[in-house]
Amino acid sequence: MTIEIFDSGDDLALAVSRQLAARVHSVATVGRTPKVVLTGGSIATRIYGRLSAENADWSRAEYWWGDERFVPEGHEDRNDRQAREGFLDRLGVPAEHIHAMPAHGCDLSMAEAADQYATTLPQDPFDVVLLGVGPDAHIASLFPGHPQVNETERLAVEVFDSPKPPPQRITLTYPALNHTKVTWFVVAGADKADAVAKALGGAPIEEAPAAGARGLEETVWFLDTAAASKLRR
Ligand SMILES: O=C(O)[C@H](O)[C@@H](O)[C@H](O)[C@H](O)COP(=O)(O)O
Repeated sequence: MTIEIFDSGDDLALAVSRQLAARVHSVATVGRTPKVVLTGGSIATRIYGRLSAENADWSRAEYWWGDERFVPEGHEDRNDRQAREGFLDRLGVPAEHIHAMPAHGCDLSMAEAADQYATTLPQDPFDVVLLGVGPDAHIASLFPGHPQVNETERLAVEVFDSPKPPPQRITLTYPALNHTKVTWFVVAGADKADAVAKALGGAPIEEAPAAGARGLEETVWFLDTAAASKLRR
């Protein structure tokens, strides 16, 4: 597990964009299709905005989401709209490589939509899962104290009462999020400092316990100094 700390959210976003490009390129170079799980949230917007400046096989990769707001397709709250506008459309990623979660107005219930999305997930592990972190330490739409955190069978589930608006969401569960070779937490802002300290045990950075999923090639915490401010030095 690695912790990288940056002076600002912009520096963090630049670093993540460059490392994501390198990750996608390294996988494509060995003839595989890079499999990327994208996140929503504000730091993601800053990351996506920088990807078009990075040379990588973006259109060879396939993209899923860790969670999505169950609002109509194209709604400004949609995480897939954020990524399409940020880089997917601009870089000509083929539609069949973009695995957006079902939207409100589809002819499925939220539970059916979650189960349908689970069928789109690859058998092989993802190559990288990007995750923002909320002030309450939620990732994707897995909120502390909510039952979805404890799901061990279903790969995607419905959320009706997200504390973070909008309330209705679809989210991957830990079994799905952990099915990856690499997990990158991307966290900026002083409002995340408590969550980061809780996740990393508040231990001194060099002693922080291995956080996140087991059996990973790599878990990296990309933090700005504000989000890292409660980690003991
Ligand atoms: O759909 C969502 O809202 C996100 O997936 C969510 O998990 C987000 O990543 C965190 O809430 C951090 O968001 P910020 O980066 O905006 O703080």
